[in-house]
Amino acid sequence: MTATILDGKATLATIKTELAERVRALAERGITPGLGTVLVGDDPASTWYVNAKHKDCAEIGVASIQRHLPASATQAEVEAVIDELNADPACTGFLVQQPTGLDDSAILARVDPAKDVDGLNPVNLGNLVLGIPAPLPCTPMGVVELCRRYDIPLKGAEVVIIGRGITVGRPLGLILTRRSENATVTSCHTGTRDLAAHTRRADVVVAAAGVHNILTPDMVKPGAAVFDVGVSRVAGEDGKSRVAGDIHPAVMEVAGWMTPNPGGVGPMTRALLLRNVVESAERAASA
Ligand SMILES: Nc1nc(=O)c2c([nH]1)NC[C@@H]1CN(c3ccc(C(=O)N[C@@H](CCC(=O)O)C(=O)O)cc3)C=[N+]21
Repeated sequence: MTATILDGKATLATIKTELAERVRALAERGITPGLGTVLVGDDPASTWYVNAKHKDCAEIGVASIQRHLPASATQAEVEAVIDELNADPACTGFLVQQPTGLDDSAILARVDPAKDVDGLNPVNLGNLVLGIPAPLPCTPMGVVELCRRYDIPLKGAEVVIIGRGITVGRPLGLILTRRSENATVTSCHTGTRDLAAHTRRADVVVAAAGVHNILTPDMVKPGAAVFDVGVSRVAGEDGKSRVAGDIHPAVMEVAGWMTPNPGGVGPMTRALLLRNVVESAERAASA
């Protein structure tokens, strides 16, 4: 057997077409959604991600507001930019690209929860715990969206999440245990005694540990759906570094569904960011 590819790139394109329609409807009411990004420093990967997000926005009619601060920027300087974007009516949603090298928790907390298109502000994470509708984190929702579009059953499914980080593992567990998803979730992490014993029982495995090839074929139940959220960099054959994931390529032979990496969860993160941007503008319009 070889797994069905969960094509994040193609799904991003489909979601863009759907969102462009909603942006047109907002334009008829005189509203243009605007995504703000704050980039601190010149890390090449962060620069690429931020540019990709603005390119996505341009394609669907969302305006861009870009703030670039030097690597030497202080916490107070970043917070001043956040205050400015919180107050700017043209900016309907924004994010501060992580990591900044500064106090990222304080940065997330300073963003107006209504403009928090990352869904990582403490108020919005609290709303997720409480079951109150609010913007949801983009990468976890990207995984859920792929399950919906490829008919991967979640109700009653055994889901193993490897990693408990704030941006993926922790919120994904909260999302999948909602009544609307109704999955049974096991959270695995560095304290897990026998990772393979858990993953072998799973219908769905989400690898979000940031450990290259942490999931190997012997750890996967035949037919399971596997999601590779890892973004490590390894040396390629040409000596240049390339993106490499948490899932060993040979898992393809065992799994029922698998995300390529790149081309899987990464583009879905951008798709769900766009959806959060459009939805924050829709909410602001009806407030
Ligand atoms: N405030 C904040 N919000 C974020 O959403 C955020 C962040 N900080 N910091 C860094 C991570 C990482 N992230 C990615 C987005 C898109 C791809 C993506 O589109 N990747 C492509 C290309 C990968 C490549 O070739 O470099 C792919 O997987 O096909 C990957 C990773 C968003 N992040």
